[in-house]
Amino acid sequence: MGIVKVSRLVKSEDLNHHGTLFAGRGAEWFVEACFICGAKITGKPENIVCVNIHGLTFKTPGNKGDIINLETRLAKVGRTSFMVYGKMTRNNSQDILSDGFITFVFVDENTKTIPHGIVLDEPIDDEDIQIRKRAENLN
Ligand SMILES: CCCCCCCCCCCCCCCC(=O)SCCNC(=O)CCNC(=O)[C@H](O)C(C)(C)COP(=O)(O)OP(=O)(O)OC[C@H]1O[C@@H](n2cnc3c(N)ncnc32)[C@H](O)[C@@H]1OP(=O)(O)O
Repeated sequence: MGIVKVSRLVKSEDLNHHGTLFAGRGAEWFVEACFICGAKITGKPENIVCVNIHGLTFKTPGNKGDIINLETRLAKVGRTSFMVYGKMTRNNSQDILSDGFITFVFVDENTKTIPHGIVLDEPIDDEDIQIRKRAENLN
């Protein structure tokens, strides 16, 4: 499956009272990006619900005019649940502004959990290995 990338531009309406990227907006972009990753993996966006946002951490502020790059990838799979890792960087830098994990659950039209059938491929790089270790240590 690999990495799913989306970008957003920080605009005036995305700022907080400090004039930096509002955490709520960053969290919204984070959830949306991880959801897109899950939707692409399963091909069934209508069956995915979010149950847990794990340790979303803001390490560095974003500023007006920054292009925020969100990179997401599958980190762990269960029977009906799967976990996506997401990280935010800005512009052409690799420094992480924010990162975290989201657990999604696959459900039917009555919100009953159902198996998703997703298989975790071999890690694609060293970062994948580290992310999967972090995912295993979350609850
Ligand atoms: C037509 C196209 C539409 C497109 C659309 C576009 C929309 C573009 C907007 C984009 C934005 C994003 C969209 C996000 C999608 C939402 O916004 S979803 C809305 C927010 N979420 C919810 O409302 C979910 C509410 N929760 C629930 O209904 C129930 O918790 C659930 C999901 C049915 C699960 O019920 P449950 O009794 O906990 O189930 P249970 O069998 O115990 O556990 C199921 C699995 O979940 C795991 N689990 C349960 N709780 C947790 C937890 N707290 N932490 C971790 N794992 C857990 C279990 O370990 C188990 O895993 P497996 O071993 O099966 O892998």
